[in-house]
Amino acid sequence: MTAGQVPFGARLAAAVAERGPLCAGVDPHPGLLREWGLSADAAGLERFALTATEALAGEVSVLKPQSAFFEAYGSAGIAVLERVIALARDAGTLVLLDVKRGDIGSTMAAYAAAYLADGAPLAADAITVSPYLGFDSLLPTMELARAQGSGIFVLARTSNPESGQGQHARVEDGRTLAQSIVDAAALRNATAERGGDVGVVAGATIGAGELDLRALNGPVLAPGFGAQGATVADLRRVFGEELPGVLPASSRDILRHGPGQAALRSAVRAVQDSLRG
Ligand SMILES: O=c1ccn([C@@H]2O[C@H](COP(=O)(O)O)[C@@H](O)[C@H]2O)c(=O)[nH]1
Repeated sequence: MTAGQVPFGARLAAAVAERGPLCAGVDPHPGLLREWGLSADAAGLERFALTATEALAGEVSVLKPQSAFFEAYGSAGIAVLERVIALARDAGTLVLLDVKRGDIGSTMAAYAAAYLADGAPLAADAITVSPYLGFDSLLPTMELARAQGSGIFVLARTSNPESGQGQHARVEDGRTLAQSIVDAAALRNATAERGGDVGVVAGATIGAGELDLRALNGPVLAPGFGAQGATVADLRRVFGEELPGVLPASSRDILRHGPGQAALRSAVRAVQDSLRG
């Protein structure tokens, strides 16, 4: 880590202490653009994404733009994503860019340079990555993240109904593949003081007790909360005593309240209140 850089775990802990654990998603679905009265093109994307970011950054600890919806508009979409990232970070909100990259190690180094290197146009505070080319293929990304005080969130047990097809498979010692990913992340975090920089993704929709997260010493991103059906009760059921380290993530269920920024803020505050309860 270069001088003066604070580890991601500490930055996240400070942000959550100030604003709570909710991670709000910026997912400019074409259908949502239309519901907001916008055209499903690059101009509509720009209006949607900047309106949502202005409303939500400053309210939540973590903002999660979904890269796919920006990439769909080519270079114009990427230019909007750059602005979203800059706007959110200027408002003191951590940006977790949901790109789910996973490739051989040398290519992962290039993805890390694209999404985490200081000064890169798309540099975020953290990204989502896929370990399914082998957890160690993520080493270059993990090394750059640690050097820069950034984080990564590794897909372990995703929220989609099909996720058990591969993630429930057993590795040689009998653990599920998903659990083996959690344990590999825990090893990377073992020496971190205030929570490590390697988080995992575990859907709020999964079964209670499916994952043992006790040794993780890192954050858990829990999508599936809201539009995919998971509730606050599900968060308690699935994560139990590990809930304090969990970032419930919700996108459509908040964004559907737009385009008014006051309505978006009220929606976020209502979710934050429900999480406090
Ligand atoms: O397991 C996962 C991993 C990532 N996601 C992403 O989170 C949001 C969820 O959006 P909602 O509108 O709240 O359903 C979306 O960007 C997914 O790509 C996930 O859902 N599950």
